[in-house]
Amino acid sequence: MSHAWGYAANNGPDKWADSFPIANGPRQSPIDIVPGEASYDAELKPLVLKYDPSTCLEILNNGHSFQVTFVDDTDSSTLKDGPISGTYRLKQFHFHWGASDDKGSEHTVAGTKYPAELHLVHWNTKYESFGKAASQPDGLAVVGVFLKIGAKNASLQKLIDAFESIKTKGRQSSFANFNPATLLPGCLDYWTYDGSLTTPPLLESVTWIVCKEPISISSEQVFLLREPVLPYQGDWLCYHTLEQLCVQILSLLL
Ligand SMILES: Cc1ccc(O)c(S)c1
Ligand SMILES: [Zn+2]
Repeated sequence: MSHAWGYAANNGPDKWADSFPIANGPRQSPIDIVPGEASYDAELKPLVLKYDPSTCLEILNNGHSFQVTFVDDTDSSTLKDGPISGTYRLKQFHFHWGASDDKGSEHTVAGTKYPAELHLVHWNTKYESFGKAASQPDGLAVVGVFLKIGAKNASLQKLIDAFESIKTKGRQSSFANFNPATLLPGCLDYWTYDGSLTTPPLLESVTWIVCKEPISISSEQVFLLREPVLPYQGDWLCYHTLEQLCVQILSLLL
């Protein structure tokens, strides 16, 4: 399989090991989180997240998702404490979602899938860059936040409103003064485990910090995440079949 990974039958997750053998590694993500089997660790601290909106740089269509990237040459936007030691800088955040409300999150909770999942990606400043950190076992810390169908999310709407400027794969446009803290739930209680990126290159360098409390996204907003873009786009939304699109339109009309 070429490195054109995706979510279709010929290049989806069950084929990723062909090009990325680490897919069969010992600490692959995502996992099913079973709260009743999680152990309480009194040594764990509350998360300390400090985000400076002025470090927000641009929004990018990378063909698999949309990603908001941040200036990371200072400790202006950081994650500290929680299960990690030292200082991790915010590099980017992105989302994972599915073709219908009953799936889309990477992690599951006692088998339950959420319609989407936010990943806030931070890198360990004991290494000189994100790229160097991404290949180290303690290199990255990703805060995961589940999205559940509910009230319209005003913060998410700011991202959705920017989609018009990144309709084609590889397109990026400036996206300034966005505060990622507005995407966090009120309660920052979390589960944590050592895992990997959930998409290729599947590097086993992630300390996962998955928030127990979800945030909301409205049905209309999640439809806009899935809205088909022009056929020559990347994977983003192109796994969408005409039938799925019709189902979604009908579900909004009924
Ligand atoms: C750095 C990075 C890239 C892609 C991903 O899905 C995740 S989870 C992390
Ligand atoms: Zn991710």
